[in-house]
Amino acid sequence: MVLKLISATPSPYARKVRIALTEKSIPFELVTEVPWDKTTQTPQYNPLEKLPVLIDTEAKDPEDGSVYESHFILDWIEYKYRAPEYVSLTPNKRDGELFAKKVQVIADGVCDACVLMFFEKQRSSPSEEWTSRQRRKVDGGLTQLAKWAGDKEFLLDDKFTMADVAAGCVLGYLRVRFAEHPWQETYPNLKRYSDGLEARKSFKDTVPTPQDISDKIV
Ligand SMILES: N[C@@H](CCC(=O)N[C@@H](CS(=O)(=O)O)C(=O)NCC(=O)O)C(=O)O
Repeated sequence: MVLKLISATPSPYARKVRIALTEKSIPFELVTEVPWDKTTQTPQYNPLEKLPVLIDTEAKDPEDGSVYESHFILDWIEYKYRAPEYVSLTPNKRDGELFAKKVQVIADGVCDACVLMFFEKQRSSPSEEWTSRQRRKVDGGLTQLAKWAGDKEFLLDDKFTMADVAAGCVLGYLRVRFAEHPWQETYPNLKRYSDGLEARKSFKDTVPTPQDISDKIV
């Protein structure tokens, strides 16, 4: 299978996929774009017009070959590229698999709230009520992640799993997109956990960077 990933430089969701593919040593072509610009190719592969999209370029039907929604992409990768040929990002125990998915719910939900705040700020008169509601979701999610992290290196089984991919990506996103958020002071254990993940090659190779959006979005 020859894989192509449509990604964007700041995307925490796309970073999850880039990290998973790198950790499992799965080769892929990286295509970087701005999904809100009229030049985007994302809608050709995802009817929801969202990246990341992982594409099997050898699939007969482009629809069959397109995988979208980051948590599903990670499941798809784990299903298609199994141990022992490939490093497993799945927890060892069944209930651990469900916990890893719950961590992704929180991590992706915090990312979603951050994205909503980011776009609210672009509006001519941003809603303070809406922004503070999203900010509550970010803080609630971070409190939960800090509880789960404790003083551990990894969230599960003393092994790096997709739970760490998701949690690491939302924390890395906050560092770039919401540098003013005091989560590293509020939760020193979460900072230690995040620093540990950022030291991995897969994280070093995928540090998020801002993108220039040329088209008006809101
Ligand atoms: N739940 C989706 C969210 C993906 C998402 O929101 N992607 C953004 C880009 S980024 O925020 O990740 O940088 C997008 O393509 N937005 C385009 C759109 O919403 O039309 C996932 O996990 O893949």
